[in-house]
Amino acid sequence: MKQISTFGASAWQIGELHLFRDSDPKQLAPLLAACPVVQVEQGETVSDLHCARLYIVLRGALAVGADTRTGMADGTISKVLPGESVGEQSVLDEEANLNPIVAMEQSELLQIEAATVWRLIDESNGVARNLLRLLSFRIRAANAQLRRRQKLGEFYRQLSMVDGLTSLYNRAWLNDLLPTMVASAHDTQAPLSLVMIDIDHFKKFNDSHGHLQGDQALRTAAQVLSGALRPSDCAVRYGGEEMMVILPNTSIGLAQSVAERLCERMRQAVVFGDMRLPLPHITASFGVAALQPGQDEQALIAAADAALYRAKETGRNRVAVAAV
Ligand SMILES: Nc1nc2c(ncn2[C@@H]2O[C@H](COP(=O)(O)OP(=O)(O)OP(=O)(O)O)[C@@H](O)[C@H]2O)c(=O)[nH]1
Repeated sequence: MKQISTFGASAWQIGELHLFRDSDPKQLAPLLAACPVVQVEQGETVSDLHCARLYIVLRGALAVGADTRTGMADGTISKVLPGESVGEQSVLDEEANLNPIVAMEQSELLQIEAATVWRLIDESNGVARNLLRLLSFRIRAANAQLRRRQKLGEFYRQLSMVDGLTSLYNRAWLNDLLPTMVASAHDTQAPLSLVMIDIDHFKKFNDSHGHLQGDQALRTAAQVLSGALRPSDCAVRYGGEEMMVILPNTSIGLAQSVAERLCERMRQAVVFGDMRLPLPHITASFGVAALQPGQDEQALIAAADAALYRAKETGRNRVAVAAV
């Protein structure tokens, strides 16, 4: 970055610079006259880590990255074009500008020290007004960016809660949400039931039809569950070929009939849409439990698991209900 002139000695006009629009050039000229005009080469960094300064692009363009102090640096770059400025905020809060500023091409910049900016503000209402407008615009832009990031964050959070193969909720979701559902059921004394589901002889299915068809069978089983539930019910892939259905506001008797319905639909499910292939069936075993007073989510899962074990032991392809 080298000084090639001063603003007073250069041919640049005050009125062309956005910050000085609608201000009296005669009033500003004496204050700006001694300010250096510097030249930066393409790719050269402009930021000075030690002083708060304002730069106005006279020719060329600057790329300004997000402030690294905030931990928000995310690759977002703003382009500063002729007439526009950068560094106003660092001047106002008297902190060095830590945003990485790089010349996108060979550029000429007007460099204004913080003390001079303050004098310009003191002497010209027009400069103060323009600065306020600019800051308000920057705040709006930063808020919009923040909202976009929040939405993106929420999108990824939800994505991380869904099982990639079956599109059911995953264990992370369960760990997050089940304790809350259990606590809320205790608080409101509303019934809460849980059904553990395990596909029968799934190892044999994989061995006979291959792992990819096994995956397809898991997707089919997941569709059976999600297609048969109320919007308030939740289906989860608990792990491997084990799934779970959570039924809020549902008594054990009702949960048992839901499980019977799911068991029947599982038997009827068409695993492969391609009719040229043999039609393998899947069946599943179901263990049903309802939340008992004082019980936590682990105990509820254990009770449903024990019932599932009994369904397996007594022949599979059936529903067993937890003993109370
Ligand atoms: N294709 C596929 N198979 C899986 C997946 N996750 C787990 N498995 C298989 O599921 C099978 C589970 O086998 P086991 O736990 O022995 O149970 P099972 O053969 O279903 O027997 P029972 O549960 O007693 O009826 C294993 O062979 C796993 O490899 C998956 O994502 N895709």
